[in-house]
Amino acid sequence: MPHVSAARYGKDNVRVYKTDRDEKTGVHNVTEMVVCCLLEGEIETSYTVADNSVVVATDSIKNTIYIKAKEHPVNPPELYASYLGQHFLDTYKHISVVNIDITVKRWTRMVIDGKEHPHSFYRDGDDTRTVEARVTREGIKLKSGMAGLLVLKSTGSAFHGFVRDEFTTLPETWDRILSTSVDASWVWNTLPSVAAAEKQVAQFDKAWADARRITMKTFAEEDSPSVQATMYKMASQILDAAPETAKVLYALPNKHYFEINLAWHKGIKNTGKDAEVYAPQSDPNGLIKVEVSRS
Ligand SMILES: O=c1[nH]c(=O)c2[nH]c(=O)[nH]c2[nH]1
Repeated sequence: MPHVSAARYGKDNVRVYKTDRDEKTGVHNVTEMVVCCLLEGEIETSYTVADNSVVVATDSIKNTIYIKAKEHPVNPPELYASYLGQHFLDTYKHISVVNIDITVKRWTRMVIDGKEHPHSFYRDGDDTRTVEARVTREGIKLKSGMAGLLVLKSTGSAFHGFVRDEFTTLPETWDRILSTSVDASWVWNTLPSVAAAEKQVAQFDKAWADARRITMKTFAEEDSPSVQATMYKMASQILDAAPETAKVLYALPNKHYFEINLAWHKGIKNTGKDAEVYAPQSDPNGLIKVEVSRS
């Protein structure tokens, strides 16, 4: 007989928005996120013998996402994920794992005539803040991150000394364009409880701000010898900045900008040190990943 060796189910792409109002000052804070919540546990019979008595409907899971967003703070997302996961464990004995993915979109406060506006915001970038939570009765495993931060530097990047064999056509370069879309994440030491997550609220926000700052500062200021070396530097600094984390992961596509030889037109010089007009490539791209752990 075949058996169910792994299963999880729930609601994906649940879009949630929340306004937090400070009644005294009239200042609003807004949060928009997309939530995925998948349950694991003693649910095999729902697959093998159509036993729906073990199924919390995905529609109810969606409703729970809304209700928990009303009852609790949704910031930081690590804490909201902990509340949401714990709810299912507290409510259903047969549920043993709650997997929650959260993607938070940017709504940045407008500055009008030099003053922060109390309730108006704009989308200043497509990068997101992310959380992956695995909530169990043994503890809460959290991976926080940032995704889709598109960056480019027009110099200060080189790539030479790599393997040359019969398949190599790429010339060595001491000055190239470097562009990537940053996906970075950091894995927290397992938390024993929601109360422990509540205590760590400031660290969650600080780690995200530090990771974004470290990523941009290193990208901008370093003379990059390769994507590999640059991402290792970034990851090491995040480990230093966030002592409660165990490892940091980066995944960086290398978005290529090709030089164009325009010599066919009146001998125009547009390569090497004369390169100004380039052809951005959408594909293929390099893809370079690393996981850096604390020694
Ligand atoms: O920084 C880089 N790392 C590579 O591994 C690589 N490979 C390549 O073709 N270009 C680059 N650039």
